[in-house]
Amino acid sequence: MRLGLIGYGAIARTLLGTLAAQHGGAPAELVVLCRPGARARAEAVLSDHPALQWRVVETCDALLAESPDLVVEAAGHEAVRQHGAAVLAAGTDLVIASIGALADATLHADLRAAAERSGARLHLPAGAVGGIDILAAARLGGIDAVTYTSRKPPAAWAGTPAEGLVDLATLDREAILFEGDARAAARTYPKNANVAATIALAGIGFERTRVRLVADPAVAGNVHELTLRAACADVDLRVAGRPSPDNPKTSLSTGYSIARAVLNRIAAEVI
Ligand SMILES: NC(=O)C1=CN([C@@H]2O[C@H](COP(=O)(O)OP(=O)(O)OC[C@H]3O[C@@H](n4cnc5c(N)ncnc54)[C@H](OP(=O)(O)O)[C@@H]3O)[C@@H](O)[C@H]2O)C=CC1
Ligand SMILES: O=C([O-])CC(=O)C(=O)O
Repeated sequence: MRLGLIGYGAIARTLLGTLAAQHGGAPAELVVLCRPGARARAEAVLSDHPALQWRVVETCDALLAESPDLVVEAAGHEAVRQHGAAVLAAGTDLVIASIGALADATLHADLRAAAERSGARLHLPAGAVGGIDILAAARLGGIDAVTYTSRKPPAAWAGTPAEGLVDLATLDREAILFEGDARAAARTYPKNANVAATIALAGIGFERTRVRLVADPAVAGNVHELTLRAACADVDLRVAGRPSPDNPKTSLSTGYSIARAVLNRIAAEVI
């Protein structure tokens, strides 16, 4: 398998480490797309993994010229906007981490149309949260309500609109930064509320999914709480994710979720 990878940050590092640790069953080759001019930064990250056979490209055309079997986006909403439709239009399956980008209904429709035309598939992995399997299954039998609360330490909200709401440096009790629907959450907090979009798409959609985003100095990691009220089951799920060592906004499990999506493409048995 030849894997295309967009981005080389926290999620990509976990993915690369996981692939490098496989004995067989990992993609044989890796082509990494960085932003123009960022080649040296990308190569510095990739050089930590001499077990992998990789090369770096700076344009999406160059990535697609390598005929990857699968492309993973782990770069941000803008990267989905820039490259998503081209990858799918080329007939290449795409796994995206930045699922919140699909809160832009036009972009979402464009990606779906590109996939439908070429026969490629857009894969939306669970990412940092759990419970997506029962949520998506429950949708088939009818869902009454879905709520999602994301609770992260104040530092995880640095560089977001939260800075205009509270003083993150001195916060000594929880502060609700956002309450509303999943579309507004994903658009307002593109680096912190991708899970809100994933839950919306698996369940009852962006408008009906209620979201709360909380800065909480009492939590050590990124806590995801999902409640589902459905005809087939009620679910109350709490995931206490450890933050990635490379990015406190990102739960460490996200990279493993992406790695699972990649490895499942190769495995004879899929779980
Ligand atoms: N689904 C989920 O559960 C989660 C999803 N996410 C999503 O994943 C994204 C990545 O997360 P994370 O790895 O922690 O972020 P990082 O900031 O650690 O890394 C982002 C990487 O992408 C690169 N990059 C940014 N824009 C582009 C671009 N247009 N083309 C190519 N490379 C680009 C950056 O490199 P440089 O800046 O040097 O160009 C950097 O290497 C987040 O922005 C978020 O949207 C995050 C957490 C959970
Ligand atoms: O990794 C996390 O904890 C979740 C996250 O940032 C997101 O949903 O964008």
